[in-house]
Amino acid sequence: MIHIDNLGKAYNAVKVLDIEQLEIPQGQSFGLVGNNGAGKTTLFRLILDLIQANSGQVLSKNIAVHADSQWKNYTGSFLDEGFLIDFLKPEEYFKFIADINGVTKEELQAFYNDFADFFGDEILNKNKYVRDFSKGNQKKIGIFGAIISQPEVLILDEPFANLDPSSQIRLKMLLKDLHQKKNLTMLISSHDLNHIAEVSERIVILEKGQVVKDLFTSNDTLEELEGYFNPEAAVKAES
Ligand SMILES: Nc1ncnc2c1ncn2[C@@H]1O[C@H](COP(=O)(O)OP(=O)(O)OP(=O)(O)O)[C@@H](O)[C@H]1O
Repeated sequence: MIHIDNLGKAYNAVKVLDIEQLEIPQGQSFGLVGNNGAGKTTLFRLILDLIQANSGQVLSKNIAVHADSQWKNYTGSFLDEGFLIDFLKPEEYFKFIADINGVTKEELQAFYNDFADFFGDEILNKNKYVRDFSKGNQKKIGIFGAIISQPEVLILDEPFANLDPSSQIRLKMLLKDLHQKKNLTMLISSHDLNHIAEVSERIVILEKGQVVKDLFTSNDTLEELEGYFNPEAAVKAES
C-alpha cells in the first residue's frame, strides 16, 4: 500500500531521515515510536507530500505521492492544528469535510453517534470557533475530521497526546474498531508505548531518522519496547 524507497531528508546538511526500504501493506495497523527528534513527523510529512525529500520517494498504491495526488482521495490524516480550519465551528468544519468527500448526512450522523462518548459534552453545539477550543479538544476535532472522510489510509501523529485518560481509552477502542471493521491501513505515532502496542499489529522504532527495530506485536512487545527505551531498568529487573 505504502512503500518507502530510499527516502532521505536533511535540514542544513544534517540528515534527519534515512530509510532504505519500508513496506506498509494494506490493512496493517502500523505504529511508529522514537524519542524526540527521531524523525516520526518528518516521515509522515513526506508520506503526505507536505515536504520534499532530498532523495528517494514514497509510493502509495505504486504511485509516487509527489508526482500524482490520487492518494489524497483515499488518505485521511491529522498531524497538527495546521490541518484544521480554525475560523469554522466544529459542525461547519465536519460538514465541509463530509461535502468534499461525498459523505451523506446519514453517514455523518452515524460517525457522530460512534464518537459521542469521545466528544463528551465538549465539542458539539458549543457555538465556538475551532481556534477557541483547548488543545485536547482541537485534537479530537482533527482526528474526527480525518476519520469522517472514510479513508482507506489513516495517518495520525501522536493522537493520544493532550487527551485526558478517558478520551485516550475511548480513542483506542474507536481506532481498533475502525481498523477491524473497515480494514483500514493505519499509521500512528505515539510516545505512549502501552497505547501504541495495543492499537498496532506492527511497531517500528526510529532513531536518528533510521529504522532500528521492526516488530510484529506480540505479548512480549511492550516489554521489548520498554527494554529498548529504558535499558538500565530492564537490566535491573533481570538481576
Ligand atoms: N523545518 C525544519 N528545519 C530544521 N530542522 C527540522 C525541521 N523540521 C524538522 N527538523 C528536525 O528534524 C528532526 C526530526 O524531527 P521530527 O519532528 O520529525 O521528529 P519527531 O520524531 O516527530 O519528534 P517529536 O517526538 O519530538 O515530535 C529534528 O531534529 C528536528 O529538529
